[in-house]
Amino acid sequence: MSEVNSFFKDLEKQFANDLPFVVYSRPINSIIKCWLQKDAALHRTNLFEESGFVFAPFDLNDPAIVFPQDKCEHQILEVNQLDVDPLAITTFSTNNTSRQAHVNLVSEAVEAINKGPLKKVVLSRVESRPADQINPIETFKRLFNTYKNAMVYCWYHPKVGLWLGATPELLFKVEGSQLTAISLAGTQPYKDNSDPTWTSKELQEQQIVTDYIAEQVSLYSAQTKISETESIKAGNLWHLKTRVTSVLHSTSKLKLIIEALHPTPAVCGFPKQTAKDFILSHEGYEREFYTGFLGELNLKQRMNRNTNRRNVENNAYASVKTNSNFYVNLRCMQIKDDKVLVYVGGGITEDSVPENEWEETSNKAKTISNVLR
Ligand SMILES: C=C(O[C@@H]1C=C(C(=O)O)C=C[C@H]1O)C(=O)O
Repeated sequence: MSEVNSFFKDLEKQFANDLPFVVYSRPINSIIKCWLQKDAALHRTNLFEESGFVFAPFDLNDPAIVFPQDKCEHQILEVNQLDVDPLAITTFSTNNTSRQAHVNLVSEAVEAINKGPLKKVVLSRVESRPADQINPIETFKRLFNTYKNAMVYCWYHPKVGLWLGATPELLFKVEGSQLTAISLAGTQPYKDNSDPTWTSKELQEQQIVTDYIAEQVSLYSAQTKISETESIKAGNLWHLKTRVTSVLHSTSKLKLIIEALHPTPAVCGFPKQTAKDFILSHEGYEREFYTGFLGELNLKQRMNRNTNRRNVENNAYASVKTNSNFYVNLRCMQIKDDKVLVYVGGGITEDSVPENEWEETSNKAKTISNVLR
């Protein structure tokens, strides 16, 4: 059996046995990894100190789930493109009730922003579609083939649920003492090869995110650098992106950095607690893991200081680097009972036009639902 076939056979077997797994590929990367947990136990993390793969909700008052490294079998596959079955053509109709509800929700938010102190709030909704005949592992393969600069994944735990996504947004990564965070906001549809022109509303919305990240990061690190802002393409959309890099103080705990950065104004708003309260009291549904984060937690990387093999005693000085990388769970869906739930949102500021915000969420829904057709 080919390497590709046996990788996916093991994954299918894990799913058929109703055991937890995650399969994923990080952006601009031809490596697919999977973690197969050996039993169905549910491991929660609160301190983010274990090594494993973490899947955390939007609201960290709810538990984050971890697949501990020592309780999993790992596999790695290097491949550029995967064979998939052709898609059946189906069309999804727009639901006018949800359109009106979203428009009303955005109008309420604009009103609240005008009164202050709320400056930005990210409002979302969930689209529900019939899920018959969806094979999640085949859907993962399509995501992998389609979204090369996203973190694509399929995550399953029998006691939690089944989630898939293709997120363009790194929350942050830590490589030894190096911290990198990304500010991603502003959305425009991608139109035949032309570059986007950003309005002051979009630039301001993204600046709020960058300022917040830089300020939070500087509490735990030094030498913070902020890159130029660039336009990046994510599926059928453009976003504004800025990179914030920094050197962590040796005493900075990962949990504190997580609490400082998550949820960022890119998916929650600003000021953070006011925006979060508005979301929890107005959105009218549970985000669960949408706009939470997922990724590799405290993986140890052995660094040999001297690569000269003859110099054996130098290997005693080999150091171990601890790496984590977390992606914001966006452009994602949950398969629940006989339904696919697609989660989409957008940032609201004082200049937001409710109808346009509906369009933006509809465009975002296409990114993920394209692979279901
Ligand atoms: C909230 C979402 O996306 C976020 C909101 C954006 C915006 O408001 O323009 C852009 C990228 C993401 O940070 C989503 O895709 O559901």
